[in-house]
Amino acid sequence: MADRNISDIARETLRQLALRRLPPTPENYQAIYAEIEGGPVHVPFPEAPLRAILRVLPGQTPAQIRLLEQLGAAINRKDWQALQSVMVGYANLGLHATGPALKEPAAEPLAVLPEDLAEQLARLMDNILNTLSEDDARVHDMAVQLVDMLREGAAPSSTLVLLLNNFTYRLSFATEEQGAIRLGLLALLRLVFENISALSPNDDWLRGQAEALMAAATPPLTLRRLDDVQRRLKDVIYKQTEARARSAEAQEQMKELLATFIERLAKISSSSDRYHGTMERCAELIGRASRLEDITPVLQEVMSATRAMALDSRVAHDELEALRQRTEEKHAEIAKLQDELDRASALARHDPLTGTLNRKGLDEVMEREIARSRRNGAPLCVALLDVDNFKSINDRLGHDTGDAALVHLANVARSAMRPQDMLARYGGEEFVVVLPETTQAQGIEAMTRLQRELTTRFFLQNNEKILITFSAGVAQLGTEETSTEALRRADQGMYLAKRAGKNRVVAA
Ligand SMILES: Nc1nc2c(ncn2[C@@H]2O[C@H](COP(=O)(O)OP(=O)(O)OP(=O)(O)O)[C@@H](O)[C@H]2O)c(=O)[nH]1
Repeated sequence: MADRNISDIARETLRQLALRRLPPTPENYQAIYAEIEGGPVHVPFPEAPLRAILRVLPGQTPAQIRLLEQLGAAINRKDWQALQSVMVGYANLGLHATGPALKEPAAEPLAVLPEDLAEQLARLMDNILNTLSEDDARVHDMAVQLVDMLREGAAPSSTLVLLLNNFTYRLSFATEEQGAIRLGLLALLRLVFENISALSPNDDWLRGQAEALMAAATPPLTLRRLDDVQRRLKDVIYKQTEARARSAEAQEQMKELLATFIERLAKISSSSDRYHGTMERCAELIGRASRLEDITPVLQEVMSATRAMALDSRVAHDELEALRQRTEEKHAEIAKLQDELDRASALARHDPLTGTLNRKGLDEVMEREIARSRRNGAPLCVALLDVDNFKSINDRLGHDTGDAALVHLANVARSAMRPQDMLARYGGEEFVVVLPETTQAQGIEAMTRLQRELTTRFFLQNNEKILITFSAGVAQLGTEETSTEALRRADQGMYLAKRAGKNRVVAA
């Protein structure tokens, strides 16, 4: 380089600046010039980037403020040594801090807790453990871990403070939820017991009620689930009470009509012993009958006997005809009430809002499909999906729109599914899809297809297009796995899908 003249070096310096895309500052020019000339390389002091760092470093506690002032002075002096010691000091601040509540200057933390204090805390935790249900496994595990650490006496107090802090935070949610669950359960039981005596004792019905109650009381309990069952039971109980009362009344009236009928017929003619005999037998049968089916054939017999008697009185004939008509009306009314009763019973398996299966219906389907899949050796998949950000739909557009969004989702899902797939409402905005003869990969594909379908079939509300998305977990049933276990896995998958940013499907 020594044989180059100054203008060559200057030209090459400018070329290198452009090539390396460096800003043409005096420092950069000087450094590259020295490099080309072959003299000592001068690295410019990075004042601007260091000042940018200084601006963003937090300066809240007195110690942080003091160190930031020292950092500013070191940059002014371009003093690398001073910079290094300030940075080390700043990094050490974090090592002693145990949480945002700790104030500077930090008190010297205790290395380990005094033994008696640790034992008292461990006992307190033992008591909490006894009152905690094991539903929230995370809180339970945290408590067990803390008790062990307190009794071992080796853990640093700073670690214990951190763990206690986390535990108390989670515990506050767990206890709040447990209290609410207890209240929900009690309300549910009261509802069943209050109504049980009002209803006529029917075995099928009682069994249905008991099943619903057992389903509701099966862990894992969630408030949403209790709320759902309570709403459904109220509906069924109300409809059944009403229908049964009206049905009993109609049957009673019909019996009275028939008794009058017989009485009149007996009066019309006393000439035939055979006729009397028939009437007496019919009257006795009707008196004993408790069901409509038992009364109808008797009525027919009475009618034909009456016809055979060739009624001679026109008045009596009209009277009997009127009675027959009223009897038929009652018959029709009872059939209608029976129909209502059947529909009320169907509610025990279906969700009234979306018409999908409810938890009880899902349990029955799962039992059937698991047995079938094991018999045929065919794969069986369950997908659990939860609508994303549903609370904000409710909050922004109202609860009725939220309900309509659920109905829309159920309709789209039904139309996108194969005929053998089954859809159930699992909780508030949670649905389960049961996919027979489906592997996990195919299940994921089916859920992804449903997601695509929802992006093309918008939910329209007052001309506003609302995009409904969901997060889902898909589990294929293991050879020995129960329905509850598979659904729990799918639930975990759904939770991971939420954690990963929602609107996605995760294999569980
Ligand atoms: N309209 C309506 N809302 C319901 C029903 N059941 C539950 N919800 C509401 O659904 C909302 C669920 O809210 P979150 O559990 O916070 O869930 P989210 O807002 O969907 O949030 P992510 O699940 O995290 O995406 C709550 O506000 C419930 O009140 C229902 O039958 N109809």
